[in-house]
Amino acid sequence: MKAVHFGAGNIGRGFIGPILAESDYEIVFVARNEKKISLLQERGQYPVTLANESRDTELVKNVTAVSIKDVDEVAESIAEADLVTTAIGMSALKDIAESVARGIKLRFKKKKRPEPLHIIACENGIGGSQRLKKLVYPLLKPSERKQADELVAFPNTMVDRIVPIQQHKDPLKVMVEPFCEWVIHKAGMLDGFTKIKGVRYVDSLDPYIERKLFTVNTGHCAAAYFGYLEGYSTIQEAIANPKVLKQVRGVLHETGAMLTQKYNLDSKKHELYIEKMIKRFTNPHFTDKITRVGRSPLRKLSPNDRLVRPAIQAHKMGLKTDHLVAAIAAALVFDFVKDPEAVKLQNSIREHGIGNVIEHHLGIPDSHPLHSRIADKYNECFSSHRSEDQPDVLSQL
Ligand SMILES: NC(=O)C1=CN([C@@H]2O[C@H](COP(=O)(O)OP(=O)(O)OC[C@H]3O[C@@H](n4cnc5c(N)ncnc54)[C@H](O)[C@@H]3O)[C@@H](O)[C@H]2O)C=CC1
Ligand SMILES: O=P(O)(O)OC[C@H]1O[C@](O)(CO)[C@@H](O)[C@@H]1O
Repeated sequence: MKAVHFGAGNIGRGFIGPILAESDYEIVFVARNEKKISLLQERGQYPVTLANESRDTELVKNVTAVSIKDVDEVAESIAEADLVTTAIGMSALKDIAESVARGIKLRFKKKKRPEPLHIIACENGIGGSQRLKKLVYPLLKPSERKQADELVAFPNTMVDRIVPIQQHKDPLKVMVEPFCEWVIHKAGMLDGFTKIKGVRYVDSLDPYIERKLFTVNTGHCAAAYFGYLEGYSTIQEAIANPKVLKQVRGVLHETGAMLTQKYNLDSKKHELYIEKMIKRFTNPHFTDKITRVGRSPLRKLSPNDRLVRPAIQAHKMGLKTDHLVAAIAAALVFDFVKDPEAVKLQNSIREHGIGNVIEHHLGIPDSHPLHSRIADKYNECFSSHRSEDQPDVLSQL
């Protein structure tokens, strides 16, 4: 079987690659980095090392790569594939829609009876594959859309594995945490699909995606933003500070109360899940930069993402949101100059004011009680972030 995977980055090589290889897929990475493309083509394999005591390493074999710029070859690969996956970032899906559409068109043109094709966007966030479908469909003709309705599926998914920024001599090598989880919405698959080993197919994806996004991702980015305010540079250092850890736990108990009520979860089991996720953040076998985990604050502060969505939902259910409000405020202060979204966010706050950004970017109208609470907390965080003596914002909660 053949898979085409967009993005030869950390999740592509470190998570999707090994899982698909385990199910005997040959993988064609569609990539941008010329060096990685030629190395993948030359070697046809690369090493994945687990961040554990013994540094267990496996080789992912039967791989190659094509350049995203080589539009004909990308389309050709998609025309012949059984599966297309992506891990390029939710906001980059619009950039590959044209390539995916070309591949689908060619597939239909080349074969009288094309095989079914699954296209799965393995991005952090809700509804990634369906978002890609919405970008691809307008590029197809009505007759192609009709055929795609029968033969091409875009099942939503949840992927979970922490893969930090890599610093090895070998540009293909990737170190990953041992834990991983991949869940796919079963109803989104075409009849008679072949299962990928290690993937769980579920009838309802919402509880899985929300539990993961509002625990792993909310907790991780909260650690990053609180840690950034305290002047740390890695997640490991930040979490080692009991104040930061207490804040992160506080955030996760708030999202946990919301998730437990919404999905009727067992609260004791969820408590164990929270602690297991926090333990993953502290993995001593790698270091994870705060600026990676906090990257793209505009995306992370958008209405459907890991901070605002659980806060709105918890508030609606009459649950506590103090720690979520503090995490949102800390995210609004994140001003790392090498992060284009952080720069845009800070410019926007400067230009339009914090109230306007909360209303128009976070999607929280100023009539909503969370609006003023976030604004007040932001002002508190902002002045302490700026002041020379750095008063202890976190302990004020
Ligand atoms: N790193 C992690 O721990 C996790 C990341 N994710 C998600 O996986 C996705 C990728 O994240 P990472 O692998 O960490 O990022 P990364 O930056 O390591 O990899 C992204 C790759 O996509 C490529 N890319 C970007 N735009 C592209 C385009 N238009 N066409 C082709 N390639 C393009 C980049 O060159 C890069 O190689 C994101 O959506 C992220 O939220 C999900 C779970 C865990
Ligand atoms: O910033 P992104 O792309 O959402 O990815 C970073 C996130 O991915 C993870 O590494 C795994 O989901 C999280 O721990 C982290 O919050």
